[in-house]
Amino acid sequence: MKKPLVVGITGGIGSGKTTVVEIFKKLNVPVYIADKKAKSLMQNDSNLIKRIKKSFGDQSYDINGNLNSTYLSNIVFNDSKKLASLNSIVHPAVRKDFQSWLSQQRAKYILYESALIFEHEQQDKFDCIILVTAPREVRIKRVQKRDNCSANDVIKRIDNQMDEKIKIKKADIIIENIKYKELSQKISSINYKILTKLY
Ligand SMILES: CC(C)(COP(=O)(O)OP(=O)(O)OC[C@H]1O[C@@H](n2cnc3c(N)ncnc32)[C@H](O)[C@@H]1O)[C@@H](O)C(=O)NCCC(=O)NCCS
Ligand SMILES: Nc1ncnc2c1ncn2[C@@H]1O[C@H](COP(=O)(O)OP(=O)(O)OP(=O)(O)O)[C@@H](O)[C@H]1O
Repeated sequence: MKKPLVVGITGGIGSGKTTVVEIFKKLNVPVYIADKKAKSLMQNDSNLIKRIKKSFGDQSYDINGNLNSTYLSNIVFNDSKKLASLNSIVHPAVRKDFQSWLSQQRAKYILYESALIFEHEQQDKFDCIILVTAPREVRIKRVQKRDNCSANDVIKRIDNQMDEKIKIKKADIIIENIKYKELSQKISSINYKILTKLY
């Protein structure tokens, strides 16, 4: 059995990665959502929990043992050194979990969704990379509406991500996500291109 092609799908906050992968899922493409998996490991992996508490304090978890994302976000998105430290704790655990998931996949290709593929210089680990794009102002408005947060909260994350213009130069396939109605058609054509390795 041939190994699946490993396709990365990335894009800045609010670009619409999750919206796009939901459509790929309907085409039976297996999807690994790294940001979500990172959260679940931070919630359940006792070794990670210990290291996060040691670096960021016991308040990183509430009295019921739930990850306190608001507390951690306030620390890391205001201090890039602390963000790098959190990334260096969480990221290896996600990589390991992904390799184990990948070894069980039998599809022709799989998608690995993460906001931070280029930021973490992971691009060489993929056969091809899809970038989801949308104008900055649109992304800010979408996330404000989705997460009920301030524009400033979104901007702080954008400031910790690579500029979209640089990512466009590095990616193999671009999905401009403005009109939702156009996504299905774009995605089914990309699905065909990947299956026939025409990207
Ligand atoms: C700080 C945390 C707890 C905040 O949680 P919160 O629920 O508010 O955000 P969530 O994880 O759902 O991420 C939402 C979006 O924020 C942006 N974002 C998240 N982590 C990062 C980061 N390390 N750097 C820049 N942007 C980020 C992304 O666009 C992401 O899609 C969380 O984001 C986190 O633990 N991040 C570090 C772990 C990590 O690097 N994950 C990436 C997968 S390896
Ligand atoms: N084309 C679109 N038209 C209108 N709303 C959209 C469109 N695409 C996505 N959205 C909405 O914008 C918000 C952000 O989209 P989504 O969660 O898919 O982005 P994301 O890139 O995964 O974000 P994050 O980096 O925060 O995880 C969601 O509420 C989603 O429903």
